[in-house]
Amino acid sequence: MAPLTSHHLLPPFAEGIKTAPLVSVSLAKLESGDKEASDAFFRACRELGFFYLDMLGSELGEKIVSEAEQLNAFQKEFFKMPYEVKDKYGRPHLDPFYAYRYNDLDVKDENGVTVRAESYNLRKDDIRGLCERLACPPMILENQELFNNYVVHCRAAIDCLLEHLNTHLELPAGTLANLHRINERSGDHVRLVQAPPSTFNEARAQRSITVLFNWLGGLQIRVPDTIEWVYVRPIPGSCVVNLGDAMVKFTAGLLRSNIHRVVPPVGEQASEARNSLVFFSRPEDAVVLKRLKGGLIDAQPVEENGEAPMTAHEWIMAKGTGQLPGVYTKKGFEWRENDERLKNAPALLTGMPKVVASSA
Ligand SMILES: O=C(O)CCC(=O)C(=O)O
Ligand SMILES: [Fe+2]
Repeated sequence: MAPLTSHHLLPPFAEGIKTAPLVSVSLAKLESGDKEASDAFFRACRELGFFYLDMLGSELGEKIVSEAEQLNAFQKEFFKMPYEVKDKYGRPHLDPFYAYRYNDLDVKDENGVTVRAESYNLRKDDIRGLCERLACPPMILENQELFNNYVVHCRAAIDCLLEHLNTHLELPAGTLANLHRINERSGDHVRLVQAPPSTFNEARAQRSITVLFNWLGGLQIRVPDTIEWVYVRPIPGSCVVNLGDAMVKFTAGLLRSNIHRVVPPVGEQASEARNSLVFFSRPEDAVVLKRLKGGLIDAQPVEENGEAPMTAHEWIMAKGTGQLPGVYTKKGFEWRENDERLKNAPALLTGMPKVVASSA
């Protein structure tokens, strides 16, 4: 039988580098309500906010692994498209966040063209038909079923995690599930990522729970209470789950979101382009990011920081775009008419959402 994963086709993860001692939690065991697995999971969420979720032995988990492999093969083809084609679907003219994005690197290819680290954020609401669909490359539309299955399955696994968290936090039944309903508008999205061999840094963004598939090393987490960075070794058949800042806010700091970053893979892997596949789950757009009431959270100290609470949607745009170059209205995000970045945007495709183009 063909192996489910493709890690063995790539150079091996470097030996002799310091790796993060992430706990491995079995999805199959969580699904069956295994107490020991559930306790280990909750401990990992409190202590590190990072763990491996072993997908093998779970019907759902193995579907996710197989779809992640298919999406990885897909993204390698996707990023081969010429820059100017991908730019049509880029930010800022398409969307400030759910679009093709890139950073120019200090490297030129054989034709003297500056090489990019690239990503593409595809929102769950587009995939699920919950909003008017943003223009996107035909290749993505042709793989609609795969993207939809991936979203549905990742969400099912995340719902299982939320259920266990809800129980451990002693919250009223369904509290966390009700903040993350798949068919309500939210910032959930699939992110395709590709970095050529080079120096690459990914800033941390805001979320509830992230399901991450890696094929090469390069992901690092910071050891709590130190300044030391350690590598996360990709494990075939497991994804890396990490809790986001929204869970920290909801639980008044009871759960942990750990700082992480991406650096170029080392050793034999250093000469490879690095792809990763991330599913970001976020609270529904309308959810206000503040501490929840009930259970263990009520025993957490109260901290007044004077910040006005934001909704999940406001938060995404503020964080995801760096500096918010527009305003939020009832209609959603609107650009400031004189935003400099609109000047150089490629011609708008028909069918794209209307943005206010700069006339200056
Ligand atoms: O590429 C990775 O391994 C991690 C990506 C990540 O953390 C992110 O996109 O936020
Ligand atoms: Fe991240």
